[in-house]
Amino acid sequence: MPRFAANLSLMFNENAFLDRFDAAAAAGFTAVEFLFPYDHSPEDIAERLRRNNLVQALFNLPPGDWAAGEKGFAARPDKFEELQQSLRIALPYALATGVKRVHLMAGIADRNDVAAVVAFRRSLAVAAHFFAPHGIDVVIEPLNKRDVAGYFLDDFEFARDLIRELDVPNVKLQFDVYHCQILHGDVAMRLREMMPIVGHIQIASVPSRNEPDSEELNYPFLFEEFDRLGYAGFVGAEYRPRGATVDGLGWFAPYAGTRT
Ligand SMILES: O=C(O)[C@@H](O)C(=O)CO
Ligand SMILES: [Mg+2]
Repeated sequence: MPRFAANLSLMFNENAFLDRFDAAAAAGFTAVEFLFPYDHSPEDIAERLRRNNLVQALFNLPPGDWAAGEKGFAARPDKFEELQQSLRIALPYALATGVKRVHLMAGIADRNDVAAVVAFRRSLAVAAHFFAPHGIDVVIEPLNKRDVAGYFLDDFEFARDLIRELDVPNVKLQFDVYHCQILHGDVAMRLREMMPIVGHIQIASVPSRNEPDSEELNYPFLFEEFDRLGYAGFVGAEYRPRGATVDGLGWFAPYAGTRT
């Protein structure tokens, strides 16, 4: 049975950020993820996890100036120092929360630019080396071009080939089903093929990015497929609720309270 993590950047926005941990636990989630914890102290976040008996499934490394459109630095040869600094900023959060995977964002760069490809490969290797002693995986996530125009990593096969080529055990793929369907389709076949390198899965309806209960994809089939493929990681519910978060949790009812 899939283990779902509530994405607290998108869900439970009726509450202040720290209160979303309590709301997710009250709704039956046993794990959470979010984009960025950096406006709060590691201790405050760890305390919310502890008091709600929640597992931290994932968070992203600092992306730079998000409000100004920055989406990370990994493929930016001109930003290697910021990249290294971002690893140091994230580490205390990783240690305090006990997270086992962090998302390294590629940034806005041209995938046809050899310097960007070289920078991305180097950043990924450096980040993996940095987190390996702590037992933490580094995951990379292709994003669709409609939501994030100009994002370097916009192709699942490119990501797969790079991960295979690097061949570093703690580098994995963040398989966001929503992005995969928009970019390529053929989600189940891609999952089957890429499962050995998948370190995290995320879900949402396509095309609206709402609850995973309608529209283009058949999620009950995909949830069973995750099990058939032996996926033992977390599935991040990374969607924008259509209304109040708790009113849209019908899809989650059979899984509430699941820990293993
Ligand atoms: O899919 C997404 O948008 C996120 O998982 C993310 O990390 C980048 O915005
Ligand atoms: Mg995602």
